[in-house]
Amino acid sequence: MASTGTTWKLADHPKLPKGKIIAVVVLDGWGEASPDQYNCIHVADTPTMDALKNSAPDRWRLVRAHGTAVGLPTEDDMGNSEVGHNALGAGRIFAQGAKLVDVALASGKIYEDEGFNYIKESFANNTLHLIGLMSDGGVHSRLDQLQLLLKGASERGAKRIRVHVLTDGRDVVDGTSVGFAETLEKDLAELRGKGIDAQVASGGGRMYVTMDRYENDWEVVKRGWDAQVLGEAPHKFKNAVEAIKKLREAPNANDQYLPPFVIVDENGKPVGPIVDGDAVVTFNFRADRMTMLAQALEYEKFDKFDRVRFPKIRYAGMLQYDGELKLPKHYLVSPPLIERTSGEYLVNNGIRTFACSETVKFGHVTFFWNGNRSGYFNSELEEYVEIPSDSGITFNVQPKMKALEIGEKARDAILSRKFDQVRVNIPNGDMVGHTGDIEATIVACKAADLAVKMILDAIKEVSGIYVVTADHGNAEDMVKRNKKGEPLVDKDGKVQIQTSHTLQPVPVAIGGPGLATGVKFRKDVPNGGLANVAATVMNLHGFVAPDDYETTLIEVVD
Ligand SMILES: O=C(O)[C@H](O)COP(=O)(O)O
Ligand SMILES: [Mn+2]
Ligand SMILES: [Mn+2]
Repeated sequence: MASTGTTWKLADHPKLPKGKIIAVVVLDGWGEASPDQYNCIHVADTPTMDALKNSAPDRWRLVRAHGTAVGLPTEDDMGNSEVGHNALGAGRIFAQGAKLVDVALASGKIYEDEGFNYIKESFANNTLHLIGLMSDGGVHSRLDQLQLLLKGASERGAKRIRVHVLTDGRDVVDGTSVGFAETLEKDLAELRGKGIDAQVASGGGRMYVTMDRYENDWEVVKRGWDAQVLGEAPHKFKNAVEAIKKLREAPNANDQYLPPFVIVDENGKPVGPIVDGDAVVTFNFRADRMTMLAQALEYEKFDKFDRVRFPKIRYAGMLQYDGELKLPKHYLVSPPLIERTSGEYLVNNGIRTFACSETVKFGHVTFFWNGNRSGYFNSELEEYVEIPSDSGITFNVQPKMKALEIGEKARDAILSRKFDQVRVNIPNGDMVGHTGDIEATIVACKAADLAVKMILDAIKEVSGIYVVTADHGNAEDMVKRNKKGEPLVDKDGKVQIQTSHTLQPVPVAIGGPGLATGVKFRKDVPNGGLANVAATVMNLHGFVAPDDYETTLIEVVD
């Protein structure tokens, strides 16, 4: 792989010892914001995290977790798990998918590269299908990128285009999918005006249709397959706007969980099943929620569900989603090459590593942490444990999720003394925060805090060190706000719930009996971000980070 030729040996830290057991805890979706009733972390009973903040001012600080600090195009881009864990694990800031696609579209290079030329072969006689998240959240995809791709493909010979939309409501406010569909339908109508046969062909809510991750529930992908490929779904409509409006009328309906639908013609026939000879692009740039569909579209041998029909297509991802598996083989934009991650360095320096989360976040502390790479660097020194997540429910129903099980696994790994680093992701603040259910998110934050306590207690027993941080905000702010920071209300006077991540900074806390007395946070890295954490952790393991890593957050005063 890309890392060959690297000198893996890390220099010894001049002042910090080796041999301490270090817990690295990532609270997913746990930012810092002003205390009010919509800050679930503030409202929840979180004595452990409160103590970290209040009892050791030199060992608690905030770092940036959004925008350019994590390789996103602008400071208006909220953080997310992919870019957050990439930065935490890699110790450097890489231009991320969102940015790379922007650049490739702006320069036109996207149309010159292998991926586009590969799918283009189908344009003359077949259909181009575009499948992905219809949103301007910028986490998995962006509508403006889809619009540019539609324009670019049609200008370069695509005569028949079908878009398979997934509605969001998770990275953007619930209900906004109607507006996105209106924009898209208008663009498609314009293309039709130019003689291009362009339509939406199917759709469904992202969490119920297609965008599962880490193989938590293949049924989700199957529902999408049936609509997108087979043209079969329980609901049939004439266009996407009508579909989404109608389906949202059902009690408790929301964008994230809309049922699958297909668009049919005047004879009731689906307008866009995927058939032999067609080209397909999955236009999400982010990997975790696209790899399952990518497997279904690409793998000849496949046993996750009955595909019924496996069309011979030309398939390309917006990016290659898994560099190790080379999945998919064809892609429009090269993914960021994130090599020489801290995990790989530390393992090569003998650090025995344990990583754990539940299914819905498992790849975050493994795949994303290791630079979008699946598998072990050295299976003798590493153990990754996945605790099965609940499936088929929304997480406000079980807001404690598997936090305690993760805490127990981490505790046992720490107490076993078999590992030098025990790394976990505790999902609750994020996964429950995304439901927009404030009561449940408060319960979630308390559960996460309890899991942290279990881990810190174990660290105490082995005289170890802890680093507690987060990947981006979510649970600390559950409402949309105006520029003055006041909650926005809708036309019925109800506060506008925010299901998405935030732009808030996140905490980093260090401590534990194994932490040398003179260690404290430096004052000269005021703009530190998540990427500064890797060098910090390397120092605590007794090593100096490589020169090109973002600087450490700590100093050792005598
Ligand atoms: O995929 C998701 O669940 C959201 O779009 C982003 O959440 P995450 O970045 O915390 O996974
Ligand atoms: Mn996250
Ligand atoms: Mn999230």
